[in-house]
Amino acid sequence: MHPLHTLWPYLRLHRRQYLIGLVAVLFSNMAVLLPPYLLGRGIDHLSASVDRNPATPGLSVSTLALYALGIIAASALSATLMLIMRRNIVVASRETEYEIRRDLFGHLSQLDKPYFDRARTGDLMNRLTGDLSAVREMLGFGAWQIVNVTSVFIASFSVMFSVSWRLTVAVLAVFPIMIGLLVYLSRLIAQRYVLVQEQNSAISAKAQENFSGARVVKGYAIEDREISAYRAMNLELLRRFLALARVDGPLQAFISLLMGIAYVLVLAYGGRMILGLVPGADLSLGQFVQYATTLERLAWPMLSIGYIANLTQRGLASWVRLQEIFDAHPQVRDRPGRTAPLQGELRGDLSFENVSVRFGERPVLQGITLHIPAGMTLGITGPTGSGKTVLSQLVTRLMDPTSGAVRLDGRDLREYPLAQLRDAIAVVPQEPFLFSDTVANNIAFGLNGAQYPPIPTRVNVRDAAAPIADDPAPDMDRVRDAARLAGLDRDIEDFPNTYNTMLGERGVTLSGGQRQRTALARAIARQPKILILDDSMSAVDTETERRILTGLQQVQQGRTVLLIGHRVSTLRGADHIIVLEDGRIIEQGSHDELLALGGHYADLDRKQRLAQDLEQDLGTDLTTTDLTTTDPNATERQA
Ligand SMILES: Nc1ncnc2c1ncn2[C@@H]1O[C@H](COP(=O)(O)OP(=O)(O)OP(=O)(O)O)[C@@H](O)[C@H]1O
Repeated sequence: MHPLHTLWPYLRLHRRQYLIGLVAVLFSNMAVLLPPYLLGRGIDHLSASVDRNPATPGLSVSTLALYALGIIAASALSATLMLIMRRNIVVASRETEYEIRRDLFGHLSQLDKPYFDRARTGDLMNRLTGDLSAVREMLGFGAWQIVNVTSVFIASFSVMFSVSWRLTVAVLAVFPIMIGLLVYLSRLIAQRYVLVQEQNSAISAKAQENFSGARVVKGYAIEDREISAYRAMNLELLRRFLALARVDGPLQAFISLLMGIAYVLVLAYGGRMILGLVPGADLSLGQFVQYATTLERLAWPMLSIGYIANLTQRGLASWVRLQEIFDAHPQVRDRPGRTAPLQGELRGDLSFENVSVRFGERPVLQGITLHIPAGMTLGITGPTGSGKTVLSQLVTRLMDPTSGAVRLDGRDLREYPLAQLRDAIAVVPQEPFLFSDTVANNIAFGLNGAQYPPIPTRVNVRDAAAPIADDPAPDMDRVRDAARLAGLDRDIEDFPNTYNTMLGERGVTLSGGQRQRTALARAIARQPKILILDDSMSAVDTETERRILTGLQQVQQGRTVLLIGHRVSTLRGADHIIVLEDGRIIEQGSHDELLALGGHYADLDRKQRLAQDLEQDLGTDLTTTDLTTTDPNATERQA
């Protein structure tokens, strides 16, 4: 399918603007042919006056003024039409860019975890910026120029033919060479441009990962290696750019040369006609000037052919790259037609029925059967990689089980609209992400989602409802309450602007524990039916953990909580605890039952007690060490 086919729905939204603009270009190009004609007529009159040729009436001053006025009027008309074109086509292309960007972001936001696991942020950024600009240039300047050049060609050649067909046939002799070259080079340009854009994406991704992972790069003192790798990629980008320049440069130069040859032909052949040396072909001086001036009008469009070909090829190649995003679909999605929330308030009763998950051939969860009644706090532990996070991700439907079913209040999760399901759940992920915003807004991040109506895609910017410009101020009582329950309130009071302190890139940097607690407060503020804490207290000391757990006891009322952790101190208050190993539940029961069982959990408890004793002796916190496993995170936390 041609790429323009998929672009059409966007162009259609502005068909009136594009049409007016393109018609304006057509008429402007006709108007532009009038001045050479009037000039030629004037010159013929002038030469008749000079020669006193009785066949042509002499030129009066008033006729001369009339020609002058005509030239001014035609130029003014052409300029006005060009302005109309700009106001329509340039505006339409900018609006189309807005609409595509809006829809791309909307579509990307709908894509699921597997997509983002595969995609590279730098590449996506490059597509949303560089590729989108290339598409806009094709739709704006490109579309205008295609019509401009075509109409200038048709109009100019018609005039040139009517003035002297012999001269025009001679001039046209150079064209087949030019068209052949154009087709050949355009193909090369398109291929090389795609290579440039791919490298652009790779280099953006490299830079983005280095900035995001600056701590790791510095921590391992591998700046030089990264600089060297970046240099190599940068050099490759340069190489690809130069390869592109090698094919788009000669086109311009060659067309210039052909124009020069055309002028020589006009001068040599046309001059002979004026002198009467070509039998049966007369040309007056005025006609010669009209012809040469019209040909001159062709020079710029001819020169821009290469540029337009380049622009169009780049635009189409970029659109194909954007279309790849539109073509990606989430694996986890609503059942067709199932978007209205199911009736009845959710209670939070979860059950796993013989649930298994595989990634390719690798089983990650195997035959999990488990009932978590509403309001229960379930502790989940087990060695690293045992499937704890995957288990929790099934609840939010970040992925679906390969076999078996997860039920909420007796209904398969897949029956709920995703929005309703996720609205009832809040997750504190293992690696919390904070936005460059105030502490208060970071905590209130999960609130107010419902007031934003979904924007229909592929609608004209003028027809779509205006976006809500300002976020309403966060409900500060709720924010403070959540911060207190997450054990973050005292830290916030110490920040320079308390709750209005900016975080992240534009503000203060939080410690690992503060980040975790901010994410925890964000989840608590949402007051969800199901709360999932994925190793959310791994970066806090035991004293802070105790404060958080006390706060959580208040939060837990009436909620189902999945509490993933490596520390017995985190898990001991849970109503029920499961121990996972290689994707299977190997032990389950209450804290006391599991201790009495004397298995993995009891072993974990014994080792952590030992660590606690050591800690007291050494004065350091070793309780985060998961001694039963080779948890690399634990070592990192220690570091
Ligand atoms: N998207 C994915 N694609 C392929 N494999 C995955 C994916 N997500 C997780 N896994 C694999 O599934 C297994 C379980 O991962 P999971 O994150 O659930 O472990 P975990 O028990 O939470 O570990 P930790 O205690 O280190 O957080 C791991 O071996 C992991 O490599």
